[in-house]
Amino acid sequence: MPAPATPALQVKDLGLTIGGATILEGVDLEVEKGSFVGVIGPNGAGKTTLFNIVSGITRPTSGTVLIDGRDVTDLSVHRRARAGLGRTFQTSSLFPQLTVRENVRMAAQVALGGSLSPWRFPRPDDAATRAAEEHLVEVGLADKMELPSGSLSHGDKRKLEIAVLRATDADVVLLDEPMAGVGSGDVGALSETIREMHRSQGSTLLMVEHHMEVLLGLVDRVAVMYFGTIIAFDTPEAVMNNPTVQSAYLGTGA
Ligand SMILES: Nc1ncnc2c1ncn2[C@@H]1O[C@H](COP(=O)(O)OP(=O)(O)OP(=O)(O)O)[C@@H](O)[C@H]1O
Repeated sequence: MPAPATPALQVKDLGLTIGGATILEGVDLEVEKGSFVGVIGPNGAGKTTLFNIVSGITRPTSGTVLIDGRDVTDLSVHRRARAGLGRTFQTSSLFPQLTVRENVRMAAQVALGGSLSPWRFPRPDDAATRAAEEHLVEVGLADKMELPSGSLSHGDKRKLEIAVLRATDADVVLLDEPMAGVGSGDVGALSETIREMHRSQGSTLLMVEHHMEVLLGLVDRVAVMYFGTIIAFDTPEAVMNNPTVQSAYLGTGA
């Protein structure tokens, strides 16, 4: 029998205590390579804290984080990025004065083995510029490449963040509320962009998103968090029909 494939991401018995308060406790999660996992739960359940621990912003009190089988629990944010982890934030992490193209070009330049230098004058035919332009076409920002990213609408900034993520070529991508603040007219296009990123890049995605309809339409599996623990991890349908989830999270059922 072939050995089971190494999961793209594993968290084992993760715990976080701050000032005597238990924020996370006994969190276990195994995410298969190439899968798309949604993380849901009421406000304050620990979703962002989990993402902060996986991406290295917050150190857990106990437990381990493995990316592609490698223990990264003690690695910095930067070294985890090198190990193949990418992430978006609830608030924008773009460089507002730089153009839309330049924001993506810098990420592409790093992914192609170069340094992170916004000052290097780009040639229009260099590989990073070409890659940036391709990603901007994919997310629907082809006609806005010359604009400063700070001048974009909220929905366009979120599309730009997806283009930046695509350019980093990360294996495991954490999306923290990509639809937050996005107008209803932009939600469909942005979720298509995310679906396409997953399909074409073969990356493993985890997404926290309060927009339940969007989340359930995109993901293969859903992890439900409640008071710092994971109370269910299953297909969207099974999770929605799970009586524990219904009573704990949705406030209905058993
Ligand atoms: N640095 C901190 N110090 C103290 N408490 C914290 C800290 N970070 C998070 N918390 C608490 O931990 C709990 C989980 O917060 P977290 O932001 O992870 O929840 P969440 O599920 O992402 O919520 P939301 O859906 O509102 O974004 C909350 O009660 C929060 O107040």
